[in-house]
Amino acid sequence: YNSPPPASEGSSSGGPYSGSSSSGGSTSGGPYSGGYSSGGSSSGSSSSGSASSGSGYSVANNPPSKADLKKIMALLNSTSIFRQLIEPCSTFNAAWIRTVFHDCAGGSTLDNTGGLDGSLQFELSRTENAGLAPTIGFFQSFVEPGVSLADVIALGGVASVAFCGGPVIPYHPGRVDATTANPTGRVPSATSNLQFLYGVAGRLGLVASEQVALFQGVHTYGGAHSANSPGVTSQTFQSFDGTPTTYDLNVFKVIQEGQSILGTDQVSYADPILKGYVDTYAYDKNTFTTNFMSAFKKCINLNQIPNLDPLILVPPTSTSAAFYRTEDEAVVEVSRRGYEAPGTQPEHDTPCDPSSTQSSRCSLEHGYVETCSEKTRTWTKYKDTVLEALPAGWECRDSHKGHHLVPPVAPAKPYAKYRRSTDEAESLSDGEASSEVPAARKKRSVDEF
Ligand code: HEM
Repeated sequence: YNSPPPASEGSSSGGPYSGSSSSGGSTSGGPYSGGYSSGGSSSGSSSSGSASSGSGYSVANNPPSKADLKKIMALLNSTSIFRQLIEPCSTFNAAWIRTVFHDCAGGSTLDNTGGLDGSLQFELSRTENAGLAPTIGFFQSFVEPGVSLADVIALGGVASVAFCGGPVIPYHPGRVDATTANPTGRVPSATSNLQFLYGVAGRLGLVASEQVALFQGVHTYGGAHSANSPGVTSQTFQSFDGTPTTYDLNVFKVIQEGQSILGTDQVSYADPILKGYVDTYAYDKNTFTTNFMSAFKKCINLNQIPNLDPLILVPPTSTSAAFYRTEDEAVVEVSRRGYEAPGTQPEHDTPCDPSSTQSSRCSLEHGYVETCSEKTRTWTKYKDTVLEALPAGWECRDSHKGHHLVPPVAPAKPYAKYRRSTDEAESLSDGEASSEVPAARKKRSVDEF
């Protein structure tokens, strides 16, 4: 298990972390005044927006504005250094995934303190956080109004997992940064005993199956560095298994063989309950992945649920672009963001910007459109007489320039698959969304906001 890739997670001078942020500098839009649902289909339907964790995301206290979402999305652009560092999978991915845990592990569901809240920036001098300062420094360069450090850390983790062959973990932006450090004594070390590990899992809200999937399974990535963990390894870098940039089950086999370099793996494997999960995951990737995803989600969302936006940012695959979707799998164009407020008008996305290139937009009420009033700087609704005069089936669609009318979908013809149907975006499953959507369509969803 000793293959030694470069140990560095960013040299202090001249390394990739010296690059600057590629995200745009637009100003943050204000938070919406009211709650809204995550419905985002371009036909104007809405959905509940509740998260699969069972905790509702439908009302966010601090929802990112459309501009904020675009800034977060920009981190995953192929030209962004943020993405270039973690795709293809490298030692950066492991460092970023570790960073997620060292921020969230300071939190507790028991007293609702801490969580993935960026507090790690105030905790870098703690022994357990050795080696994390360059990563946090790099992440801080992306923080701007509307983009919290916590959101950047969480995105770094989720994207790193995805780009290293792991699952796509639902990522909701909107985290609020802490202004002080989380309590001390909450992050486990390689020599923590079983009782402490169960305690950490309890604070994070993990059950035993999730505890093993996260505390043991995540070490499918990366390894230990003598500079950070002299008590664990004397080598510059020693991977936890033979495949430190691959999402696989080897780490469980290492534990079964008693070869893990982490004492916590040994004590966990001596516990009959935790042992059972190690033995299961060692051959059952689906069960491991299910529990890994739910545990990782608990970590990145810990004590942030009310702040999280209902929309899920889906990392890109290969050369495709990132996109947003809702819990019910509908692909969302962020250009319509703020347009899905429950009820009718007018709290969504106000005030509007009269100088924007988007001169008009469709109304939630069929047959109506809206323009941005120069005087009040709000959207004003009026009946669309053109739409009214057209035969049934015509729809109003938004673009970055304004609304336009789309004829009824033609019956299937040989070339039909190349045309954009009126509801093409609404019916994608997770797998389809990540791998089978034509590149042109995905690109469009990004270009149009
Ligand atoms: C019982 C709980 C855990 C213990 C005792 C533990 C301990 C450690 C130690 C000692 C290292 C070596 C760090 C270094 O020398 O650079 C490490 C690396 C790592 N840890 Fe953990 N960890 C735990 C849980 C987690 C969790 C929950 C995550 C992620 C959600 C995580 C992600 C990682 C990753 C990806 C690395 C590799 C870092 C790299 O290669 O740069 N760990 N862990």
